[in-house]
Amino acid sequence: MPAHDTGSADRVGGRLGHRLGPWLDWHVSDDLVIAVDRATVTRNRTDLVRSVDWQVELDERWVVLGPNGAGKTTLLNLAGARVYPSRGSVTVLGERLGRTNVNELKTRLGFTSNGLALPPDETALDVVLTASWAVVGRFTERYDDVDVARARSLLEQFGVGALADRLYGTLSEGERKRVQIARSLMADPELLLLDEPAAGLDLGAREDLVRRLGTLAADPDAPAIVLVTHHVEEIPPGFTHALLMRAGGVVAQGLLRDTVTAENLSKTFGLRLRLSTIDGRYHAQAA
Ligand SMILES: Nc1ncnc2c1ncn2[C@@H]1O[C@H](COP(=O)(O)OP(=O)(O)OP(=O)(O)O)[C@@H](O)[C@H]1O
Repeated sequence: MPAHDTGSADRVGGRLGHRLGPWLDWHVSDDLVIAVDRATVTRNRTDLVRSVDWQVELDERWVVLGPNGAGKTTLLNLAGARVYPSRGSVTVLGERLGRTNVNELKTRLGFTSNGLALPPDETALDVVLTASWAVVGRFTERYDDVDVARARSLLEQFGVGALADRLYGTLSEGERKRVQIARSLMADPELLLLDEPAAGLDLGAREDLVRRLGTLAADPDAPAIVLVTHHVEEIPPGFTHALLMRAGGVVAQGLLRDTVTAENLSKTFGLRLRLSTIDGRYHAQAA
C-alpha cells in the first residue's frame, strides 16, 4: 500500500522533532516547517530571489503576494525543494536542501502549479491516486481500496467527486484546478504549496475555490499552507500570514492583518492602492 497516514498536526511536530534529533539547530523549533535563511537564487547573474529570510510554522497559512516577476514562484519552488538556493540556506520539514534526498522530501509535500504536467488521458481519480506514489501517470503500481476511497473523498471535498471517472484532459480549467488540489493532498502532506490555484478561473469558480481553501485553512488537521497569488481577493478566510514580494526582495511579512495594508500593497505593486475588507475578504483598487 502506498504510504500515507491520516495523522494530525501533532504528529507532524513529533515526526519533525524525531527526525531532527541531535542535529537540531538551536534556532529551529519542532513547529518550523520552512526555514529560509538569507536565501538568494541567481540565474544568468540576476537574483530572482534576493537574501530572503522567512519562517513558516505548522499551524500557519501563508499567502505570498506580488506583481509578475517578483520571485513568488521561485520562492515557492525553494520551499518545494524544486530549486536550490545559490546562497543562504533553506530547510524544509527539518531537511536542509543540498544535504538531503529531495525525492524523499518531496513525498512529504503537496505541490500544485500550472507547470505540473498531468496526463490528459487518465481519469481524474487516477490523477489523484498516483500522488500516493509521488508519480505522474499510472504504471504497474497497485492501490488498496482505502487509497481509492481517500482519492474519491478528496475529489468530493473539492466538489469534483462526480467527475472522478472523466478523463483529466476533458475537464474545464476550474475542474482541473480542483483535481490538482485534491491530488496535492492525497499523500497527507506535511506542507501544502499552491502556486496561483485560482489563475484562469471565472468568478464563480474562483469564489468556490477560495471558499473551499478557507474550509481547508480552518481545519486544525490540515498541513501548513503557502498560497501564491497576485490578487488580495483570492486570500481565503482563515489565512494567518502574508509575505509581500517585489523584484526578488521582501517588502513586508508577518501576520496577515498587519502586513496586507494599503501602504504595503502600494509599495509592492508600485501604485497607490486603496484596500477594504468585507467579511474577512480583501479588496484592492487604485486610489
Ligand atoms: N531560469 C531563469 N533564468 C533567468 N531568469 C529567470 C529564470 N526563471 C525565472 N526567471 C525570472 O525571474 C523572475 C522571477 O520569476 P518568478 O516566476 O519567480 O516570478 P513570479 O513572481 O512568480 O512571477 P509571475 O507572477 O509572473 O508568475 C522573473 O523576472 C523571471 O523572468
